[in-house]
Amino acid sequence: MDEGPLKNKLASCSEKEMKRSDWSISHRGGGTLQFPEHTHGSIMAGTRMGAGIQECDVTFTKDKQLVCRHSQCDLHTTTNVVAIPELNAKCTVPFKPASGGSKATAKCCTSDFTLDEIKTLCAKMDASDAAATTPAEYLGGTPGYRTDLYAKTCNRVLKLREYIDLVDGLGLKFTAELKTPEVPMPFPAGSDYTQSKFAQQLIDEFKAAGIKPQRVWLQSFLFDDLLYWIKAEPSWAKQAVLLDESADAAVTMAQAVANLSNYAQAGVKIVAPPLPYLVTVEDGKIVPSEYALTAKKVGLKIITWSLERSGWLGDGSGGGYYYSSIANVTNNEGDVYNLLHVLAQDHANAISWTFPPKCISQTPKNENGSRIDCLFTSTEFRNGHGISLVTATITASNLVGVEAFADRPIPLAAQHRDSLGPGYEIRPIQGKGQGVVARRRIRRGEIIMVDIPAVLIGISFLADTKPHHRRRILKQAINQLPEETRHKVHALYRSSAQHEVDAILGPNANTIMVEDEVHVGLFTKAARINHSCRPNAYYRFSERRLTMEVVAFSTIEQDDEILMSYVPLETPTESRRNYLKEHWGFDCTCSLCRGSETDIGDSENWRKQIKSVKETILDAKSQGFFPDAITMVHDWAKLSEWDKTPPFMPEYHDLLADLYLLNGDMVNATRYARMAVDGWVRLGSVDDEHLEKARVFLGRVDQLNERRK
Ligand SMILES: C[S@@+](CC[C@H](N)C(=O)[O-])C[C@H]1O[C@@H](n2cnc3c(N)ncnc32)[C@H](O)[C@@H]1O
Repeated sequence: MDEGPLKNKLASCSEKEMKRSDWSISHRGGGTLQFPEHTHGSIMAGTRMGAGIQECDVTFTKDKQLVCRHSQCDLHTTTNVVAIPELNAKCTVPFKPASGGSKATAKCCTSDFTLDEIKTLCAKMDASDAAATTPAEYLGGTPGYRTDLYAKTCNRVLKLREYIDLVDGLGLKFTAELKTPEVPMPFPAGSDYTQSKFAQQLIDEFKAAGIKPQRVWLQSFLFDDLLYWIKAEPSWAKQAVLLDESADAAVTMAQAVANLSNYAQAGVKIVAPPLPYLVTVEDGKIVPSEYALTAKKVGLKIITWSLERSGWLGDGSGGGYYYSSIANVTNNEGDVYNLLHVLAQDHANAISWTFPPKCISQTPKNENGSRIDCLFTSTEFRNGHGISLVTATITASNLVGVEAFADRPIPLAAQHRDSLGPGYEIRPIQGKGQGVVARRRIRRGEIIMVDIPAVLIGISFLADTKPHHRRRILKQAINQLPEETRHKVHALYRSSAQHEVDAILGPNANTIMVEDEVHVGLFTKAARINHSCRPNAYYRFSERRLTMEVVAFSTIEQDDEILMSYVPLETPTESRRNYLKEHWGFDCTCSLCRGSETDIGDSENWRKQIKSVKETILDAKSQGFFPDAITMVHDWAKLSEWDKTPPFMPEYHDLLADLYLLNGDMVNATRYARMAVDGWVRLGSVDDEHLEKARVFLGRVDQLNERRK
């Protein structure tokens, strides 16, 4: 990849775990560079790589069962069908060897076989050898940048329903393409299996599996299929996708662009052109094309395809079809990221900010080059609560990419919690101003409060901007919020500083990590929680949902004050006292600041031990000392129980499950993986990413158990 800020930024992430995102849609199951497509293996590989949405291309068998195949007639290149003589004989065109200069041929369609017959096939990498003189040779031809390694065991072709159950079990979303039939419809001629029956059958299978339309993106290249769904199944058509490759052959690009407004008027919401339709080159740079700009103008959302399909980009080919509109700036493998970056940047504008972003360019300080910080305000955020972000454009773009701004239905356990009403109230507390008090008994590990930021500010902006400039932008950030939220922010003002914004943010903001940068967030409810050195609560922050959740360390009785520690628990007493005085403006009076020397000494000692055990666990894990790490995890739990700051249970069970698996102890790995899934389900966090990860992990453990039987 060419040297530059993008390469530096990407390199800084190279060792990180993949994060699941709806911005990443698996193609043909996901792991298709290595795994036979549309199989259990490729879906699991796509899931591990972070796909939030999984694809099944849907076609039908001779007995009208729906199966996942990239095209109706690709069985000869994606399975071993030609090597099974009695099935090869049933192909539309049975295998014919290469001879006398003519290539080997075959054409085998799903509609040539019953589902039972298809289920006897083994999927393979999509390839064939045109010079083959035997069926076995014809199965070869996999390009060198892919591998047949995972096609050595038999992966079965998936039924649509099997795909639905698998993806549902993983907690992911679906995209199902109604593959344009390669046989005349109705099939067979004269029957009642028409194109609209096929289009309806696809939806019916999702309905039968109990899947909600919001989790499914239907796709088709046929405008008529979209029109059918819009009329017959409007709730499923809301996010149906019209695939568009018309400018490849049918019409000119100008006509394809002109057609976009017709689609929008007909009720289509999303178009999906291939990558080259969306970008062009201006002054040597990749920029959005006329097609992309027009689609946005007429209100269409865009999904595109397919990032993983090209061969080498650096072999002089300019990247082939998918890079055809940017071929003159495509010459190495890293250009895939340059293309993706342009699409991602464009994405930041996909959300309609309530005010035009106000940007401040920072001077370049390090090898990451210059960054632009902007003030972005959305008054729509979370049902009109609103948010002002003051951060780098790339951070805003990435947050949009992971749908942090999208309103999603809250998980069932959270709905149950909400139905009980808030477990706390805000009231005056002697000597502390306001505080948060339990209205009922709160269980250990329960989420007490869910809060979202009114203002979120990147630390670089705070560090690099001149004070008067910084205050002006932050004042504007607050003023642009909806009235109710603005009032809540102003209510946090205490005349402890000369400037109003400083007096609001200084004693009320929390630090959180967003996109690997420290940010300062103003949470108007959580800002009412007072400090204790022996807290009964702590917070966790979800970047993906931009939400803070305050969790109970221990059982909290009705009328007890809810308290968090403003400093890391292991901070020595002297530093804690000074920090609270200097930064928060109060004298620490809690038992660990004012208690007896022995009490303070004991506690400091424990907390130091807890910190050191936690660090040693990570060290032991990274060096492969798994039994030691397991022993220390149990020690850590005991020590923190004594300190009344027990580990967060689902996370603790995740860690143990992982360590036991690494140590080859399947019984305990399974036990803790189950406990982790149960724990995450019961917690009812608004961010279900951990739950999904725990489910994927349990799925992997179950699969390993199955193989060992
Ligand atoms: C995040 S606010 C907490 C809510 C605040 N009490 C209020 O009235 O909005 C932090 C401020 O609360 C006060 N505070 C928090 N914990 C305290 C404690 N343990 N003792 C005395 N004052 C405290 C300090 O004035 C501190 O700057």
